[in-house]
Amino acid sequence: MRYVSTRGGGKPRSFTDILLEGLAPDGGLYLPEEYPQLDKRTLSDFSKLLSQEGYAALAAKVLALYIDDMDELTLARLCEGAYGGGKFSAADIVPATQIGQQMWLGHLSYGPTAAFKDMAMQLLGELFEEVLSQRGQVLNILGATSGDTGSSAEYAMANRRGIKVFMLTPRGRMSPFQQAQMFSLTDPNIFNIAIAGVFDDCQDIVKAISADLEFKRAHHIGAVNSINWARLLAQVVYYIGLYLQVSEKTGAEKVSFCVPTGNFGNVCAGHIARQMGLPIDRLIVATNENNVLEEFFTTGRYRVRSAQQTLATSSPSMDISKASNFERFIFDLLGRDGARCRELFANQLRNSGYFELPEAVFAKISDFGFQSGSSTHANRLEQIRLLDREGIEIDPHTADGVQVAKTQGADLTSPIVVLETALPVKFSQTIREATGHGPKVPGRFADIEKGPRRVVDLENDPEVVKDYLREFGL
Ligand SMILES: Cc1ncc(COP(=O)(O)O)c(C=O)c1O
Ligand SMILES: N[C@@H](CCOP(=O)(O)O)C(=O)O
Repeated sequence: MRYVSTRGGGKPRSFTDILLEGLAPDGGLYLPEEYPQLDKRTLSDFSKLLSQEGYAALAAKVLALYIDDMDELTLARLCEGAYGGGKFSAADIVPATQIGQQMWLGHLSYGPTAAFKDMAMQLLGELFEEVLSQRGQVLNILGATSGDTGSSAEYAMANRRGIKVFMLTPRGRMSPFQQAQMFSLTDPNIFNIAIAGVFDDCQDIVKAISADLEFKRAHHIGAVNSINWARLLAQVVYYIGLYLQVSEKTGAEKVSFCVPTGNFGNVCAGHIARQMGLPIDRLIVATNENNVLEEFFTTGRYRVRSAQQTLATSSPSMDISKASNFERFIFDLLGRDGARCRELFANQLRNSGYFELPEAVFAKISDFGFQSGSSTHANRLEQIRLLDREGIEIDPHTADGVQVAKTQGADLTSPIVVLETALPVKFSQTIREATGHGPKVPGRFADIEKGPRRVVDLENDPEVVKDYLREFGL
């Protein structure tokens, strides 16, 4: 399988060549030349594999559809390293539980940092170490986080050979737990950087530095954000795993997913699974008050917002107004026309801050199964409270998904799986506000907020971050 840029530049490249990079040299994002197709027989084989050999075995098989420059035994070993060994607190890794007549929770947050990001990041840690040691290379990972990607990447990469992590965080915007989870790490290869700005500013710095190809090569800069194709590939696996579980338990041929959305990474993996032929009915994009994507899916107008217009909400990890992976979907929507995609993202969006799709193109969105809604703070509190009364704890991001599944899913006949994207322990203040009591605290997190803090403040300026990388990078 070869990979192409959404902006049409460069030659198709292999998986291990794009693994360490993130953005393509032309500023686009990588996607496979084509999506391998899942027929009924393959799904039935996958179902047997999942029940007999477990999630790691399923992951290795799905990865093998996309990776032809690593052998299947190696992929199996890396997937076992990522999902085996008790790293996840649920034996079946992504269990599905029923929370309503038609509604299910897909539990994605049983990994080391209690957020769905672990599903991909644990695998990335294994893949990076393997490819770096084969090639005798080192990597300075430069990432941006709104709260969960950062800790997940740092837990996955801490103490790995030949890797340093430089993680940009929006100063003061993350929950106290999220800050403590990252800033209390003392591993010498981890560097936390607080930027005066929002997540989009941090992500812009990452993209600006990645666009300086000379600097990127000279300083071995790599990416762990979902601009990195491998993040999405790892996430495709759990759509398949959850589909198999829920269709088997309900007898439904098609299943819908409702996905709390910020950077469009999680739901983009759902889009890819659907393009592979996984029988997904609807993909419901659930946003918070920062509802740029809801606006797009209801009007065809994509209008990014400034840092000042990006609200601080009670689902802080989704306080994002420029969703990186959205470009991947638009590329597919435009029939994979890289030149048009470049025109929209590199010119029109950059120059005017928005683009609007012609009606004929917008009309095609329903072929892709997308619909969208948003939640307010009050909605999220209500959903947390309602489920708490039944003994089910959810975090504010998952609550956004539950709210939107209720409003958008009312007319659907397929079961809806709401993706649980974090555990409530990360957002105790909101849980307390909703229920009057704090969330369950897994033992490993008991004293996390009492630890030391290791973080430096840097200006919101790519040049300042480059200087920091020159000084501390490998
Ligand atoms: C807890 C949580 N929920 C939802 C999201 C949204 O996911 P995505 O950015 O993949 O859309 C994020 C991060 O963005 C997150 O950390
Ligand atoms: N919510 C994320 C934002 C980063 O997005 P990603 O898609 O690159 O992981 C976070 O928690 O940091």
